[in-house]
Amino acid sequence: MVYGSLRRLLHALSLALLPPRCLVCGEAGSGGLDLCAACRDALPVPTAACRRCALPLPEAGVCGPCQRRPPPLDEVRAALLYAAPVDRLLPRHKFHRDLAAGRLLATLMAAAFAGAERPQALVPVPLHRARLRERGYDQALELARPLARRLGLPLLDGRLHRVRATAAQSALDATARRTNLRGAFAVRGGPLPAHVALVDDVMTTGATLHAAAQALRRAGVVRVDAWVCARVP
Ligand SMILES: O=P(O)(O)OC[C@H]1O[C@H](OP(=O)(O)OP(=O)(O)O)[C@H](O)[C@@H]1O
Repeated sequence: MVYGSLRRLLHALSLALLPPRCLVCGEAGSGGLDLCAACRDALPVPTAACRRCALPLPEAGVCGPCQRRPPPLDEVRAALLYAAPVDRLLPRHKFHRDLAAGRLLATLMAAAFAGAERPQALVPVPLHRARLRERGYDQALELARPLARRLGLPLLDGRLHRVRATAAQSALDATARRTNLRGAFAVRGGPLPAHVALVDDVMTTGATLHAAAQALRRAGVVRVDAWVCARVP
């Protein structure tokens, strides 16, 4: 309670000292966000999408490929599509440690997922410890932490591990992405809740999330969803 009041006070102070500024166009921010109303309205928000892979569809449902070959994810939600300006904000957060961009993206994720069926816990997709050392922070965890706090969900950090140092997916084609991630994750520790949602920054082919979901299922998780900041259409 004291901690909550202190956090609110610090937040009010930081707003007074550093008024929000749009990270996209530099105009004054709106609604306490580092985003102006015009840029918020222009965000690439998915309308209808496949329930199992979040690929945009003309109307909500399950896409052909997911019907033919059901993925290991029960439901995938994407807050945004990976298009301008999200394709600049996410790399700023991931590669340049832009904390304001991370905060903004986590806030947009919380708003987008507030109405989703609630999992019992959020599980961030982990980096391998070598990549974590190199980068200095874990971008999925940096999104998942404020998201869990805003939605009042437990965060299971440190239970899912990347046991192989995989090459960056961004440098590979779709087939190589699947091979790259095969067996890359393992779960450590005791029982996990029956229903969790993985959290990652981007979903492109889904190979990363699928490998992580398979590891969670092997560990006894019954339902695995994924909540990503952006889906590459
Ligand atoms: O859906 P997919 O095709 O698997 O691609 C998405 C993954 O690729 C990116 O990470 P990447 O492995 O490039 O980099 P990182 O390990 O440095 O975070 C991204 O952060 C996702 O985790």
